[in-house]
Amino acid sequence: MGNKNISMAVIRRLPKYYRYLGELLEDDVQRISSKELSEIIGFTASQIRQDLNNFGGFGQQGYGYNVEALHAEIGKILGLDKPYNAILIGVGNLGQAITNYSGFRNSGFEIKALFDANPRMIGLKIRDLEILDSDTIEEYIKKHDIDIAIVCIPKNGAQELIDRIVGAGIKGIWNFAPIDLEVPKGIIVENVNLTESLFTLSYLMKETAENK
Ligand SMILES: NC(=O)c1ccc[n+]([C@@H]2O[C@H](COP(=O)([O-])OP(=O)(O)OC[C@H]3O[C@@H](n4cnc5c(N)ncnc54)[C@H](O)[C@@H]3O)[C@@H](O)[C@H]2O)c1
Repeated sequence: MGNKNISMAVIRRLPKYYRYLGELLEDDVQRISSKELSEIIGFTASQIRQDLNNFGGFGQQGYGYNVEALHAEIGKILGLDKPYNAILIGVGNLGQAITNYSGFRNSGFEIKALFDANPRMIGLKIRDLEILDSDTIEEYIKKHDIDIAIVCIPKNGAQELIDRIVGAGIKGIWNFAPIDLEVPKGIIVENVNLTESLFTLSYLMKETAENK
């Protein structure tokens, strides 16, 4: 099924549906109404019906949604029906935390190799992965089937690194460096910025206090 017309706002909500439906599956829940789903997820029931209508007839009047089918379909739309190989670059505080988190692997994203520019880090191991010299990164990408680069280096040097790994064939970048990267068409960058999220928290707290 082509999903070209699904809006980015819906796409941004899909991971949440996928996660909650996964939890329902673990609890052996086989079907659920939009009203019940609304109580769990927090979106309105009409928002849920509207969102899920994008993907065909999963909801049936008086039956609700088939949890397993909907979970599988959303997984397929998100591209989670295949595994991804990743490398992680910059094995500092953040890089180590990401490497140590097992949840990504359980979701089908496997970190295959770690790279750092600091000679004192090279050769050390995090979990079962040895830290490799980032000078060898292009060679590694070309030899292995790597889909995603997880970028955990500082802003300085990040664009140069991106140019190198994109040149070597990386198609997706999960970027934690606080910089707007420039990439050629067809290369996907997903930025993660915890500080921006913290600023949103600050705003919402301020608003709540002012409206008391
Ligand atoms: N986006 C977020 O939410 C978020 C959260 C925390 C930190 N950060 C950012 O992530 C970056 C890393 O933070 P940290 O606390 O892990 O820093 P850190 O100093 O502990 O680690 C950075 C690591 O990157 C390596 N490195 C630097 N330049 C490199 C290069 N060109 N190639 C390969 N390796 C290189 C360093 O040797 C070091 O090991 C910083 O830019 C920080 O601002 C972002």
